[in-house]
Amino acid sequence: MSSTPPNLIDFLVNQANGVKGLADLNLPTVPPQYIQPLQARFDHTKIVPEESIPIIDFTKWEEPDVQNSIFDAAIKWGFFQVVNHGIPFKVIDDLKAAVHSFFELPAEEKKCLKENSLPEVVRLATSFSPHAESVLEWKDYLQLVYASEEKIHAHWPAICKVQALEYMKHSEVLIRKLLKVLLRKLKVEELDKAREHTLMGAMILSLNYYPACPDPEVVAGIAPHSDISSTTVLLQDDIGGLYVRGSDGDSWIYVPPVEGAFVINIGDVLQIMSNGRYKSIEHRVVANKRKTRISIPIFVNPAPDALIGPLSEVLENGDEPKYKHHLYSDYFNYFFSKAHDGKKTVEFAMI
Ligand SMILES: O=C(O)CCC(=O)C(=O)O
Ligand SMILES: [Fe+2]
Repeated sequence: MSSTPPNLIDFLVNQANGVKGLADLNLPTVPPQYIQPLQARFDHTKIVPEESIPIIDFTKWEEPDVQNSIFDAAIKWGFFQVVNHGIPFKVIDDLKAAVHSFFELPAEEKKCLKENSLPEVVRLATSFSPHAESVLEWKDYLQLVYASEEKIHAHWPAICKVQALEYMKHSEVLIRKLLKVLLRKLKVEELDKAREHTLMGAMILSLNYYPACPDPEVVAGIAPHSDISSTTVLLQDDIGGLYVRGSDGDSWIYVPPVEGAFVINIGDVLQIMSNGRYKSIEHRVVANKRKTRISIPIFVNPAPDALIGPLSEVLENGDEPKYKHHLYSDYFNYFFSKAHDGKKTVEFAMI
């Protein structure tokens, strides 16, 4: 039987095996570096089975009823699912297949990609920020920055480039519509170029891969965190594993996979810009004993040089700002400088 590689970080990171390579060793238990302290493990008794986030039909997205349900969901839950979003099933299925093909590549090829890719366009990683974490997460991911077509063609890996680009082109249309609705409710009528720069100036397509885990109860697929995007558009497969924080701040609500749906969530940026009206809710992923799971979030992020703070339209009626203005790149770098830590990142911007 195989044993844990003696230099685990070298095996995972430098040799680009990732947790996929570790799972392929068929170890009977997880290495100690993955074992979460008791208090951080997922407590299944905290699930509230009768609660669920709303599912919104996006067909008539311009109608007030639909816009109101999006607004209500963004305020109450910070999370909702959308169906009938207009992205063809084939585009979605082709991308999912390409994600599996990418992670099934030999480590040698992934190592080559790591060593030759521009970090501002392509980043292959394992866990979250392994050098900043005391316990590793059971996940590999490939971040593809939605840069210029020239950079995309030169740097995104060939095995998933066409599928990922096609998916992004379709998703961009949906993202603009979602942002328009969310902004309109904050009294911002137009998504002009400046606002696009601030809200969606640097989108990242992340391909997440969670291999089957011999001991899912003791690890985190992703530990509790909130996203640092303006909004996140997530495609999950049919395995399940995503939980969002209940409104009591203690319970967890399961997000069931819904065929053809996207999970949308508000990120810290929109919480800050709306001066706390929209909520960026904590969420986590639980690993699976038997099956490999993939998920594909688009982090709709501001451009690095965008200045983020409460919108003047939101403060018009005399509300006190709860957050100070900051450069998005500072917020981004702060997020990746530490392990996932629930809702703590947003304290960076609090007054
Ligand atoms: O895999 C999922 O369902 C969620 C992924 C997630 O929360 C993230 O990548 O930030
Ligand atoms: Fe997330």
